[in-house]
Amino acid sequence: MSHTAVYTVNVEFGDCDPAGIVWFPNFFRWLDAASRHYFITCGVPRWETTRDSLGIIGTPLVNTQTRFVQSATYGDTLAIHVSVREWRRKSFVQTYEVRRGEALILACEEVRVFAAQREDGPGIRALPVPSEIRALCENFEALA
Ligand SMILES: CC(C)(COP(=O)(O)OP(=O)(O)OC[C@H]1O[C@@H](n2cnc3c(N)ncnc32)[C@H](O)[C@@H]1OP(=O)(O)O)[C@@H](O)C(=O)NCCC(=O)NCCSC(=O)c1ccc(O)cc1
Repeated sequence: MSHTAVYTVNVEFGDCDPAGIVWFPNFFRWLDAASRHYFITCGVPRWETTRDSLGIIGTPLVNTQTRFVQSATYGDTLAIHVSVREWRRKSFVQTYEVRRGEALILACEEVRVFAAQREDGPGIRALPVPSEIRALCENFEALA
């Protein structure tokens, strides 16, 4: 069974647009925080540490698909349920459901990679999914 982590967000007035609904870039900021939270719950160290041990500086996204189902507003408490649906060679598929109680607010599916700094100039390159990180996540999944 796949491990699901839950990241909680309290929506503030400043997260909303003039209509009082959450402005969409804020959802993407929270999804990114939920993505990192997933790895924290699996025991993956901070990216500064993995940079030194594995050369990995983070998990940039290369594709994203989002369904905005219902709006959210200030005062709402949102629970972001995040898991990894599939491990590929250099990429993985991470899925999210943002819920307010039982109500589905947003569903998102992202493809991310484990990135290293390029040696030959600015920018990044994708590394094969590190077996150490995959094992941490899968062992956690096995216990779920
Ligand atoms: C990530 C890249 C360096 C990868 O390029 P390369 O190193 O040449 O690798 P590849 O082209 O082989 O692609 C690597 C994998 O990604 C997959 N990939 C690449 N593009 C796609 C798309 N669009 N869809 C699905 N899969 C993709 C590809 O299939 C490879 O996976 P496997 O099939 O599993 O092997 C390059 O695509 C790139 O620079 N893209 C732009 C990335 C970017 O700017 N993202 C947004 C900003 S960064 C960010 O938001 C962030 C969030 C969190 C963090 O911790 C760090 C950064």
